Amino acid sequence: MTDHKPFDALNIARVLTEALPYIKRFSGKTMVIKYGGNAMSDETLKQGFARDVVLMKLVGMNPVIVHGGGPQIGDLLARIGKQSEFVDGMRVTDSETMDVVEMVLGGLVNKQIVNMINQHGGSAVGLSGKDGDLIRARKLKFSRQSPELNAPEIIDIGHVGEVASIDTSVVDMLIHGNFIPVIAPIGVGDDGQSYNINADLVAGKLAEVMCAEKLMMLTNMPGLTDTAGEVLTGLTAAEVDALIADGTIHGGMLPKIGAVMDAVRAGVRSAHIIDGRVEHAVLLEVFTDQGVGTLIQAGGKPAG
Ligand SMILES: Nc1ncnc2c1ncn2[C@@H]1O[C@H](COP(=O)(O)OP(=O)(O)O)[C@@H](O)[C@H]1O
Ligand SMILES: CC(=O)N[C@@H](CCC(=O)OP(=O)(O)O)C(=O)O
Repeated sequence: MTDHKPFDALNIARVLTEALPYIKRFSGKTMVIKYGGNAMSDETLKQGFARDVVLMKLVGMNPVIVHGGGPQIGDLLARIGKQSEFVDGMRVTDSETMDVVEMVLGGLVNKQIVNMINQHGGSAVGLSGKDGDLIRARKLKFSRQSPELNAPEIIDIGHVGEVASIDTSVVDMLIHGNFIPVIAPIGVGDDGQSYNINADLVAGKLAEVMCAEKLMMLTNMPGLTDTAGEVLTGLTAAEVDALIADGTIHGGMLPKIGAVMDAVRAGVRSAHIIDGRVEHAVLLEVFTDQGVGTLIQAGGKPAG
């Protein structure tokens, strides 16, 4: 017999009652979760994440994981004596770096996540964008404001791609077979070349193409923050543009917020930038009234 104290039992009952409407509402819905490399920092957190994903699947939702691994790529590059270089959150990727990206994302990180989910009772299958022709890429024409010219300039950052198209056949098949797809953000060009795509861009586009109910971006910040560190939420597109223009949003947050805005404009019901350093952040977002982190919806209104 379990010996919960009456207080604990009540608390547990309250938590389950609060979760019930969300389980009903989201059953059968696709939830795209971007698992950022910075959120994979701690073993307990990683195990908690895997458990959350398995629970979502067990109660009838369709979680689809897109993962990053920027810090993990950086570690291996450093071990072979190569320094990481980023421009506006995008890794400058020469041929040697591309090989490392493919090894770390498609090999190490992808299989670690698959293994973690499976250890917790789920059935995960790892894919890169090459499998089943999932992600077609094209070379990113990278434009940034030149401080010298004080005008936009196009610069070459190597084998960095953007999503040209997504064919979800293989992902749909896995979902129907009750598997949890885990996707590494590598695409292939019409020329047969591999492209390194920022995982935020893949997650946003996949959420759009799959008409996802939610796009959740797990990172190492409490959400999108202002210069005082306060979490911002319910922003309009115009407010986001202003935060980019004044530099409040910079670096790795630039591709993230760009992907989120594109996804909600294209019909994803809500997007969330949440703190992967908080234990069970995904569960808190999906199953509680309060949610966590930054919520972005088309029009900027908070969830009703
Ligand atoms: N306004 C902002 N709010 C929160 N984070 C920001 C902001 N502007 C820049 N950042 C940076 O974006 C980073 C998250 O992006 P990134 O490093 O690519 O992480 P991830 O691996 O989760 O994708 C944060 O660590 C933070 O340094
Ligand atoms: C072009 C580009 O920047 N690609 C990323 C892909 C991994 C990624 O997005 O990882 P995080 O989500 O952990 O940042 C990179 O090479 O780091």
